[in-house]
Amino acid sequence: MKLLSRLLKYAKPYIVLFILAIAIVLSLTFVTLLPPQIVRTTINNYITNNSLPLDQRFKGIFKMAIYYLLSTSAIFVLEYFSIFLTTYIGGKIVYDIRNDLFKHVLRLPMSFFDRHPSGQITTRIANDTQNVMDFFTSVITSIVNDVFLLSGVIIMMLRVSSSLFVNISFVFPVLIIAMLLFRYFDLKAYKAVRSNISRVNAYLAEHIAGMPVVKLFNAEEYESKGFDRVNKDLYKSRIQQMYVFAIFRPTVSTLYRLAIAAIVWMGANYIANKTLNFGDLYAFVAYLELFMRPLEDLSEKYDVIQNTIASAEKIFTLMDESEEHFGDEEGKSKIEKGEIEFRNVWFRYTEERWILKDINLHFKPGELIAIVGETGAGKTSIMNLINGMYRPERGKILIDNVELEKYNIHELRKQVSAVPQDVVLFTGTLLDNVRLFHEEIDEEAVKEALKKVYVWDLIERLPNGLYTKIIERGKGISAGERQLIALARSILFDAKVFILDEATSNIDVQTEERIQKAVRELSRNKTVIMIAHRLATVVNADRIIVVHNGQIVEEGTHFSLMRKKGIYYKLYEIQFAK
Ligand SMILES: Nc1ncnc2c1ncn2[C@@H]1O[C@H](COP(=O)(O)OP(=O)(O)OP(=O)(O)O)[C@@H](O)[C@H]1O
Repeated sequence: MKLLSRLLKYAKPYIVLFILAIAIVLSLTFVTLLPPQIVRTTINNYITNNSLPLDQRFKGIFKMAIYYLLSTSAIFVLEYFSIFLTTYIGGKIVYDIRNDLFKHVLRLPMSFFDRHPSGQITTRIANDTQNVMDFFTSVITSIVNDVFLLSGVIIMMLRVSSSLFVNISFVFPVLIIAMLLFRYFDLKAYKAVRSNISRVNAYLAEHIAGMPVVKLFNAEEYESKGFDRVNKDLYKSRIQQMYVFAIFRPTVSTLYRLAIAAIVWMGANYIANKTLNFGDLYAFVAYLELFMRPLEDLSEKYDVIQNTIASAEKIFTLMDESEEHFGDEEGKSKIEKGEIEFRNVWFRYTEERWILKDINLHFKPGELIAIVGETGAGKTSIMNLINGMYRPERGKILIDNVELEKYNIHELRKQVSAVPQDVVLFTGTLLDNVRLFHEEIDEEAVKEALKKVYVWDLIERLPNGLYTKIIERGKGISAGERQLIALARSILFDAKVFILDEATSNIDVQTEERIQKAVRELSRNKTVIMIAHRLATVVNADRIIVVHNGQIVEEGTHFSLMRKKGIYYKLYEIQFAK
C-alpha cells in the first residue's frame, strides 16, 4: 500500500490528464458495446422484418450502416487518444522517476558502490523504471476498461435474453478457467525464457570483456562449451514456451468455438419457439467475443502488476539508500597550500578487517612523496581518504590544518586530483576530456596544460589532434597516456594536491619517462604523492613511505631505506631480482 502511494505521488502532477484518460476509456467502453447492438437492430428490424415495405427496409439498413460506421470511427478516435494520453502520462512519470533515481545515485557514498554491482544499478534505472511505465500506460486504464467492458457485456447479454444467458452460463466458468490455466503456464514458461536470456547476456558480457584472458590461456573450447550450456537452456525454455502455446491456444479457441456452438444450438431452439430473433442471436455471439477480450487482458495485466510491484520495491529501496553526508556544504571551499596531515587514522571498508591502522602522515607542497608497499597494503586507500571518497572511522585528516569534515567536499575534490590506475575517459573528443566539456576554456589553455605533462607532442601527431574521438572509456589510448591526460586536466583546473596511483599495465618506457618528468615538475609548488608499484620509479622521490599491512613501517629517502635493510630493501631486492 505504501509502495502504491509512493508510486502515485509521481502520478500526482498529471492527475488532470489521468482523469481525462479514464473518461476517454469509459467512453470507449460504452462505444465498443454499440456495434453488436446496431447489427442486432438491423437484422431484427429491417433484414428479417417482412412486414415493412422493401424501400423502408433498405433505408433502415442504410441508416444503421451509417451508425455502424460512426461507432467504429468513434472507437478508432477514442482508442487513439487513450493510447496517446496513457503513453504520454506513463512516459512523463517514468522520466521523472529515472531522473530522481539517477540524481540520488550520484549522491550516494562510495561504500554503496562497493556493495552493489554496477549492472544491478543500471537495471534499476533503465529496466525497473520501464516496468513501472507499463503499469501507468496499460494497467490502470486497462483495468478500468476491462472491468467496465465485462460488466457492460453481461448487462447487454441479459438485456438481449436473460433466459438464454442463464442457460448458457455454464460456458463462462469453463472459459475463465481455461484462460487462467493458459496464462499460468504461459507466465511460467515466459519467466524461464527471460531468466535464460539474462544468463546468456551475463555470460556474453563477462566473457567478451575477458577475451584477452580467454586467448592467453587458450580457453576458446572451454568457453564455447560454457556458452553452449546456457544457450541450450535458452533453447529448451523456448521449446517449452512453444508447447504451452501449441496446447493451450488451440484449446482456448476450441472451447470458445464450442461455446458459440452451444449458444447457436440453444438460440436456434429459442428462435424456433419464437422467443428470440436472428438479430438477438447474432448479438449474443458477438458479445461473447467481447467477453473474451477483457478476460484475456486482465489475466495478462496480473503479470504486469506483479512485475511493477517487484520493480517498484527495488526502485524505492535504492531511493531510500542514505546519501553521502560528508563535509560541510557551507564550509571551507579553497585549499590554500595543500598541506595534508593524517592523525591516528583508522579505516576499513567492511566490519571484518581494518585496512589502515593508526596512520600518521604529513605531506607538504614542494616535496615529491612516494608511497610504496606490496599489493593490498593499503596505498590506494590512503588516496581514497584524502579526496574524501571514504571517511576514516577513527582519527583525523587535515588539509591546511583544517579538518576534512569542515570543507565543502565537492569543492575539495576539484582541488585534489586523484589519478587512478585506470583512468576512464568519456565519449567525446580528447579536447572535451581535458577541459571536461567546459567549452569556455580555450584550446590554448588546454594545449598549455598538455605541454606541462609532456604529452602535447604525442597528441599533435595524431591525425585529428585534440579532436581525436574517444570511444569506449578510452580504448586505444594506453593507461599511462590516459593518466597524463588526467593530470593535464587537473593542471587546467588548478588542483593543489596531486595523487597519482601508478598504472601497472600498458605503460611503455617513454610514457613512464613523461610521467616522471611531469610529476617532478609539478612537485615544485604542489603537493604530489605518487603511489608506486615499481620501485625504480621512486628512487628520486624526496621521501618514500612504506606501507605494510595497513601500517606505516618505514619512511625516508631511497638510500636511507636501502641502508636500513628493512621491508623497502626486501621489496627492492625482489623487484630487482625479477
Ligand atoms: N572497495 C573495497 N571494499 C572492500 N575492500 C577493499 C576495497 N578496496 C580495497 N579493498 C581491500 O583493501 C585492501 C587495501 O587495498 P588498497 O587498494 O588500498 O591496496 P593497495 O596497496 O593500493 O594495493 P595495489 O598495490 O594492489 O593497488 C586490500 O586488501 C583490498 O582487497
